[in-house]
Amino acid sequence: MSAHRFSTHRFVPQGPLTGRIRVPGDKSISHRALMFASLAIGETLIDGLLEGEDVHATARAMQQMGARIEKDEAGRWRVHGVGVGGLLEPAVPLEMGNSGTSTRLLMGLLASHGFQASFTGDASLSARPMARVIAPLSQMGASFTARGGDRLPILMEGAHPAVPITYRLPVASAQVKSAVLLAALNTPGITTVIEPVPTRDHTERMLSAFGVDVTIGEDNTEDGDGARTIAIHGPCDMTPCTLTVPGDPSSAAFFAVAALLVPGSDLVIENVGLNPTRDGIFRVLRAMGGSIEELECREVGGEPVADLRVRHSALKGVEVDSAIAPSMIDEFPVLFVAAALAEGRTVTSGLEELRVKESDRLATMAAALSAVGAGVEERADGLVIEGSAGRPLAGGGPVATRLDHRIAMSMAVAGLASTDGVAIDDAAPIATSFPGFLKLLARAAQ
Ligand SMILES: O=C(O)C1=C[C@@H](OP(=O)(O)O)[C@@H](O)[C@H](O)C1
Ligand SMILES: C=C(OP(=O)(O)O)C(=O)O
Repeated sequence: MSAHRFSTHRFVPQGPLTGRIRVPGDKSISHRALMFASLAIGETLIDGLLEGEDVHATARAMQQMGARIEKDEAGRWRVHGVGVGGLLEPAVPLEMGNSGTSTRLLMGLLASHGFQASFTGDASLSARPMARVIAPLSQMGASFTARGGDRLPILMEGAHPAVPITYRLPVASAQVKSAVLLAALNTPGITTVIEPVPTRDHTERMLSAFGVDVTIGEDNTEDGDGARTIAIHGPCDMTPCTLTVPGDPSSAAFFAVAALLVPGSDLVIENVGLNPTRDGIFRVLRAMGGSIEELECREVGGEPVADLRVRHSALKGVEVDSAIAPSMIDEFPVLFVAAALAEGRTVTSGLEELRVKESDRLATMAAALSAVGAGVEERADGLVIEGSAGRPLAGGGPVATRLDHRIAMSMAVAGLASTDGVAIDDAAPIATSFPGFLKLLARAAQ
């Protein structure tokens, strides 16, 4: 693990956000595109891949295990895969950086390979729980040695052949669902995941594009409560394809909130992925009175996409139904910023999962927003925020971002809506999901 270099940054009020911008490719889809292409025999072409640090961690890992991954002159990524079951044992530890998705999905993928792999990460990732994937993957036959029982560094011994299982998700997590489904690809027999609460479905959609038969159904057994079931009959063959990655709604959310908050803004964010398992933030912002129009709705790479026209709006506080949380799980930090400027009270609940992201996002946002003058109460499972009815926050800082890109970008947006500006202690983590954020913000808000 190399020493992290802190880079402080101050975000000051700027003019309205106007014109047309594009945010980089979707992070979740980019990870999966590289992993799946590495399992198909032949060449897969990927357009619009996110070139953030988290995705680079996935790319490096796949290269260490035998995939050929190159960028061509037209800016597309060309991946030559090795076939399901064809990955090579990594000779050195897989360095996962800050990326929970890389770690958990790769633990799943490698759990059904008969070799050892070890996983390391930065201080943030090394504090995150891995028991949620260790549990099902152990049932499939893999074994683990982990610091403190379930933290990185982790040494995994895969199982070949692994044992197919039926696994009901105890937490709403697309990473856990995907880990089991990826293990299933090289496991003989039928592996089934039961998902009581829908989470992002990019794995299911993209596996189909690579020729895998993914059976989606309903659990109608006695105690099945009609939950969604996803089944894969392994071992599978995967065929290469051509993919286009849509813009990341999680990245677009920062610009959408900035445009809603800064008077005079009228911004079009082009090419935003609007998969219904990901678009919760836009639904909640609209319920708060935000003007967010979907233009040119279309499909890109098997995912719904539109251009979003966002105009400055007077926002009102709302009670956020916890059922919507999985479809906007990474967007709560920036929603809290919108709530801090809305009129009235915003209440959120059912958000325990936010405590185990890159940072404890409830504690980190409560501290950061309070430090810049917002009215915030932290509860065990959410924040309650008294909005300022459009009055700019006082500002201040530097606030602690705790190696968490979403906190850094959320507090950047808070800076635009403050009197004195907001300083953050570290802008470096922004590059994990949104390289170019600072430049794009400067361009959009002139
Ligand atoms: O599957 C994925 O790509 C992701 C799933 C979510 O995590 P959980 O599965 O832990 O909810 C999300 O927070 C993360 O940014 C990306
Ligand atoms: C939680 C996130 O990512 P990951 O789990 O991949 O680190 C995120 O991007 O907000």
